Amino acid sequence: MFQGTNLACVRGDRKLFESISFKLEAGCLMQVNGPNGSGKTSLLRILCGLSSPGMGIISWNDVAIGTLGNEYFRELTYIGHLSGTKDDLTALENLRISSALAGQKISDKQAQDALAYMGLRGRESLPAKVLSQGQRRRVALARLLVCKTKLWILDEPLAALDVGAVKLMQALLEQHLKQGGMVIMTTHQDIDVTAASTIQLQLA
Ligand SMILES: Nc1ncnc2c1ncn2[C@@H]1O[C@H](COP(=O)(O)OP(=O)(O)OP(=O)(O)O)[C@@H](O)[C@H]1O
Repeated sequence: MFQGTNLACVRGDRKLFESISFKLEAGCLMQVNGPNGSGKTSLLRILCGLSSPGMGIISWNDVAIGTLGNEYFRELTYIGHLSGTKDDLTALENLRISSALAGQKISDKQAQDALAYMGLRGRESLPAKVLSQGQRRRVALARLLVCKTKLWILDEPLAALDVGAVKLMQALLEQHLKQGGMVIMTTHQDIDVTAASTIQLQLA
């Protein structure tokens, strides 16, 4: 179980949010909604342990994530709103290296298969800088096909994707949830993903 209790966040002289609490069980999706600047990315980064909440506790299976350290990070895949692809590396290298940095080494074949699923067959050897925005996003998201983590935290995963890629992503999220995974995501789009339960978290 992934749980946030009474979370608050201040950035600069602004209180972004306070009194945020949720409980996420296996198979659950939490959509974080709110206008630009309401603190969605700030919340996701806090949930990943990349920054600290001004107040509150985040726990994984009833243990605070700060206490768990790497044990928590091994359960987590975070894909931020910037795709994070490196311009001079090929799509294949980007996927292999980002996976390795996240602690999972994958073969060329695994990377090729994941990129093909994301509609990038034939683009594997191109440097990321010549790919379109949507294709770069697909490269970043291909990591979800090869990671074995339970908790996915995704910031605007559908941004820049075309209709076909949005459908692929929705199917991938649904499969992960069916297998007992958990997803926390922001999106400004309507999504169609079936989950054991869905929490809508609204930031002001
Ligand atoms: N380190 C910081 N210092 C000062 N202000 C910050 C800092 N980090 C974030 N902010 C501010 O906090 C607010 C919330 O930012 P955040 O990126 O979390 O919003 P968001 O809801 O994800 O927005 P969007 O929908 O535009 O992506 C913004 O006004 C941002 O400028």
